[in-house]
Amino acid sequence: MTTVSFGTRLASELAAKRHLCVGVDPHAPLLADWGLADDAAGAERMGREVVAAAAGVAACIKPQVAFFERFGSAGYVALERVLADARDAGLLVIADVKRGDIGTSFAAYADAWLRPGSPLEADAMTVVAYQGFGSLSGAYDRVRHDGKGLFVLAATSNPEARDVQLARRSDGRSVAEAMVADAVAFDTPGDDHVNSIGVVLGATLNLADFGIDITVPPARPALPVLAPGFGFQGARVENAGTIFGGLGWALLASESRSVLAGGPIGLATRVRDRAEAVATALTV
Ligand SMILES: O=c1ccn([C@@H]2O[C@H](COP(=O)(O)O)[C@@H](O)[C@H]2O)c(=O)[nH]1
Repeated sequence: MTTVSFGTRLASELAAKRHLCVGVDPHAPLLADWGLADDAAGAERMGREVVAAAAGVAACIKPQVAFFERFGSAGYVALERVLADARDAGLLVIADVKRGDIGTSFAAYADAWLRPGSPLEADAMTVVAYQGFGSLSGAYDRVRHDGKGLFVLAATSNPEARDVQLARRSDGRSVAEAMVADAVAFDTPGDDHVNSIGVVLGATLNLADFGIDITVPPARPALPVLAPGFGFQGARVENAGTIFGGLGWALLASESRSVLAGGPIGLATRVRDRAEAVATALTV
């Protein structure tokens, strides 16, 4: 059977104007807001409600694994059930795990999160290349042969990241700029429209500060950009086109707390409103 690349699957979502990525972040105060206990069962319930609200409306969900991991093995079981629901609903899943390490250790992370049939199988995961972009090579087979994707942290939405991500490398480029260039250069067979390796760029940032040029027309295959920072952190999806310019073509605008706050009643409407707002912002 021929495997369809992650980039190709993502391209179908984007072609249908689905650019929203709903974060699944079962914070204790949010669980209380939902009338749920701060335990694995509460996290599972929230996750499964998000899947139901996002299916067919959002491009993907992004479980923040930390909020499940805090419940130990019960949290992982809860997350497995959320992932299974998302698969059944046809939603792409980006596991926000921010993993990074060398060689075989990183390959083991890829095995956990990207291997077909793994209990924690997702479509893509967030990764950290602090040990060099090449340290991610243990996942390349998952990307090239199993239809999986990676999102490499480049310029993150939190202000304290600037010291590291704005630092200049020996070739004069910022660390963030070089992460973007390395992701763009990654080649996956079958990625005609969208690359299978993308980057995380915060919506709260002025990307030009990092040497990231948003004025250029989208390349093909386009670089997927996972963009947290909308909603609670201050950026507005209505401004997504202005913030990301030419990178907007393959943008996944991520919101967690601002969509989850308010509980399950009205969740589907909040998801739909955000999905429409970001689609409109990237069309005009
Ligand atoms: O640069 C980054 C990278 C990841 N995140 C994660 O995204 C969500 C944001 O949640 P909100 O409630 O929408 O603020 C959260 O899981 C972060 O760990 C990020 O914010 N910035």
